[in-house]
Amino acid sequence: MQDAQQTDRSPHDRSYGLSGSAVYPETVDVHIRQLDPIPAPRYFIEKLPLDPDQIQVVMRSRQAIRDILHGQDDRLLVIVGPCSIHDPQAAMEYAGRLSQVQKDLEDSVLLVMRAYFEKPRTRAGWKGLINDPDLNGSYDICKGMWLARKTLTSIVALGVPTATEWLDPITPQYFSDAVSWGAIGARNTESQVHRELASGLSMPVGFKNATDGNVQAAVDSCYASAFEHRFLSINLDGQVISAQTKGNPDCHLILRGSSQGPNYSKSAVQKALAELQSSQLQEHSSEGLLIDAAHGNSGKDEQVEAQVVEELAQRLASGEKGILGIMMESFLVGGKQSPAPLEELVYGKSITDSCMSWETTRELLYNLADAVRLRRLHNTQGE
Ligand SMILES: O=C[C@H](O)[C@H](O)COP(=O)(O)O
Ligand SMILES: C=C(OP(=O)(O)O)C(=O)O
Repeated sequence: MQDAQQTDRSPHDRSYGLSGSAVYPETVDVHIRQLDPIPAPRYFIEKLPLDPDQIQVVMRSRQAIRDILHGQDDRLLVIVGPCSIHDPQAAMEYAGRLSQVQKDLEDSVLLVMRAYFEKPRTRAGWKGLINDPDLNGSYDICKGMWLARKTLTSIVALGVPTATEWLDPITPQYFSDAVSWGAIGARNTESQVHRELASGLSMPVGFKNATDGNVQAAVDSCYASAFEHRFLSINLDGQVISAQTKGNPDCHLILRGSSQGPNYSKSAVQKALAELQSSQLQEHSSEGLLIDAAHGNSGKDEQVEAQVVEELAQRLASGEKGILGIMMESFLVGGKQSPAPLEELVYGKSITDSCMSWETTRELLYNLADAVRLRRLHNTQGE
């Protein structure tokens, strides 16, 4: 980090590294207060590399997720963990607990830990560990990026695969090598920039329905991201590049409810599956969809969220098809608290959306695993 900070330039340097007298005119930066360079992605990757074992964890879990999405693996994908990570130590404790449960339930669920470092806000609020790691408005993005990569690689070192929301299109260059599953959130599901990004990402990517309940926007995203794109980006050295992607065949839909209410009912799932089927995605399409039990499906209430997961478990147990995975927001302690400097916070409790407690989560994970075993029985009996 020392090295990283030494590369900072004066905030008033308007030459942008241009040679000679080339200086940007006064028509720009009208609303810019300060521009602080941070090291390019390669610096972070070289300082915090993945070792061969960690690479295997990422590669194997990405393939297992693909297999679930394409009907080659009948386990349930469960994306579970805090709404956001604000305290790497608590996140590591959570990851340790998850890895124990994964060992028990390996035959029926694939657990992938939510490791969310960027939060899209409806209006205003703390925007995540990368943006403000000290939780005090000092916005040390360089430190935040370092902590995010360090936390991710440490979680992977425990053998736990990670999931994150891709919010800023530059961020993936800093740590996508350590991520097994990505989401494009409800607020960005119709964004061309995010569809282009997803088309080049190396992991399966889920698109959430929009905050107003529009499912078609996310279906269109799965379609658009399956094709190749060319767009502006940066490379590992931070140079601006014209990127050419191949298209991502593993994009899928996530039903997360909306301002109109929940959309996890059997009929909502059937309707969404029909939309997916008519989207001409047959070639790449997944065998179903994921349901986010939090957000609009629970009204951000962790007790309702637990009931939603229970209901989904019952439906899986009765043989319902099309639900490939479930997302749950959960942390060590249930509920949520207002953001504040770390020493003032309750350890292991969310500072964004309400999360289910570890005890509730653990019980639900075992219930989901039982439900998947029963679903398996239904499927073999139906053959
Ligand atoms: O998942 C987290 C939140 O739902 C999302 O960031 C929006 O939060 P907000 O509506 O509190 O801004
Ligand atoms: C912000 C999130 O979800 P959504 O995009 O559904 O609001 C999230 O999962 O953290």
